[in-house]
Amino acid sequence: MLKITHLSKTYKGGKKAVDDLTLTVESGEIFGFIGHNGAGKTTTIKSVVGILDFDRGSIEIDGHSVKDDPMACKSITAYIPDNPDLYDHLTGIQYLGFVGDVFGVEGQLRRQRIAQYGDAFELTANLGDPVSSYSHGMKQKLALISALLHAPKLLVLDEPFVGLDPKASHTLKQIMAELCAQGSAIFFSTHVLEVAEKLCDRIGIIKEGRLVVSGPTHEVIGQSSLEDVFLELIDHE
Ligand SMILES: Nc1ncnc2c1ncn2[C@@H]1O[C@H](COP(=O)(O)OP(=O)(O)OP(=O)(O)O)[C@@H](O)[C@H]1O
Repeated sequence: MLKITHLSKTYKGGKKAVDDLTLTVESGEIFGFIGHNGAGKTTTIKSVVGILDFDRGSIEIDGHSVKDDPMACKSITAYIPDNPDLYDHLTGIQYLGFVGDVFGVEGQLRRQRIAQYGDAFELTANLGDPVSSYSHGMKQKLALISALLHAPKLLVLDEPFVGLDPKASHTLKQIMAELCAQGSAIFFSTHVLEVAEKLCDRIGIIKEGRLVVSGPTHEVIGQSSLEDVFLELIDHE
């Protein structure tokens, strides 16, 4: 579903943020992308979702090139940044209506999904309120509901668990598993290694722009824990 091949990105000023990175995420898989601050996770994610141009390599989503066929990629992808910027002047339901229109989600299905995910994230009662009145966590929940509205084939999340309360985190984990069981793929970054260890089918560890480890979670961890593997790699490699 997601194929990143030899991706490299150098920012103006000369910082090489991603260096020859290759990875794939298959349908039905949850891929956890781990790395210390400044390792290159967000740069990779922004390249995948088409909001950051890259210098070398290729990215394909469901066989479509992100550079050559961006609309085909975007129509089947949902992306939530680490700090979602929503339209404050809209109400929650107006925002979801707007996103539903952009992705062409028809009325009945739209209502059903808004009810399903609104209830799951306990936001239904607040959907009539302006987004400007939402707390940080409520905005995150609204962003998540909007991302799920068109049942994306690829869900890309940057630090999705930061700011969510324990119940919402649990709900999100359940929904991620359900989405994958239905054949979608999920690519997400996190610093919460316990979550990654339990939730992910595959793990990739990025250090200074290079993917230093990638594979099935049980192979990456072995007899150890993800925290031990991560600290070992970050300190010694
Ligand atoms: N717009 C930019 N211009 C110049 N350098 C940048 C820019 N954005 C990021 N960088 C640099 O690129 C490197 C990778 O940054 P990136 O945001 O991808 O890291 P990250 O792994 O997502 O970090 P974090 O966990 O802190 O969010 C860092 O050294 C950062 O300073």
